[in-house]
Amino acid sequence: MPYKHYEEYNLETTDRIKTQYENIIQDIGEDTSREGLQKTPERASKAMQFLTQGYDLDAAEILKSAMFKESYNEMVIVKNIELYSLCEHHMLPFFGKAHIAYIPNGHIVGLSKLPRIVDVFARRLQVQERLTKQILDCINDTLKPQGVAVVIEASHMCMMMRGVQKQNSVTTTSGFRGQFEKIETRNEFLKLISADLS
Ligand SMILES: Nc1nc2c(ncn2[C@@H]2O[C@H](COP(=O)(O)OP(=O)(O)OP(=O)(O)O)[C@@H](O)[C@H]2O)c(=O)[nH]1
Ligand SMILES: [Zn+2]
Repeated sequence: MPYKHYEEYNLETTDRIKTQYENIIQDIGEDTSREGLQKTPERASKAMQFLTQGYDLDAAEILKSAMFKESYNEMVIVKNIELYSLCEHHMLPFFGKAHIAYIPNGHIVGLSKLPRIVDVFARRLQVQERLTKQILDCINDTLKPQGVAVVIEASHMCMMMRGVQKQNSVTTTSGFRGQFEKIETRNEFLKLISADLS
């Protein structure tokens, strides 16, 4: 089973990260012995491991585990897949939606596997551009469809809570392979998801 459960964290790693969070909390001027913070280093350690569990998961294996022979040759779209990731520059969250489409080439994939691979790549230190490309390449190389398209729109906390402090900017990234490199196919996909693009 490729998914890690919350209880399965390696004790040594959890303990090491916990000690490091204790130091961080002290260095920002807090008191780690006060009641509300006593368990915080351990919680933060587990939360960080949860948010970066994608390193331990194999997205191609997840797709391969549910590929079915089928002669459907039309576009399949799963849109509005919510995602939460961490920007690799500040380790602050960025979050939003992914829209994925593919045109089968003899095989379809279990629908839930598309959101699952979004999570595999999102739960790492990322930039939105690489996240988009990794999802695209994984589907393209594993399922070998006639075409695949990925659009991600996301808000970056590092641009909202700090830095430039812009609350409403949304970043859109996209990637297209195969049939989606043709303008008509790409436009059909963009039209079908456009109700969700702001
Ligand atoms: N291209 C890209 N940039 C990102 C992403 N997430 C965060 N960034 C940017 O990474 C950049 C890092 O720039 P630096 O100048 O090294 O960092 P900084 O001094 O904290 O920059 P400011 O955020 O402008 O205060 C910033 O412009 C962030 O907005 C992402 O997913 N993709
Ligand atoms: Zn950032």
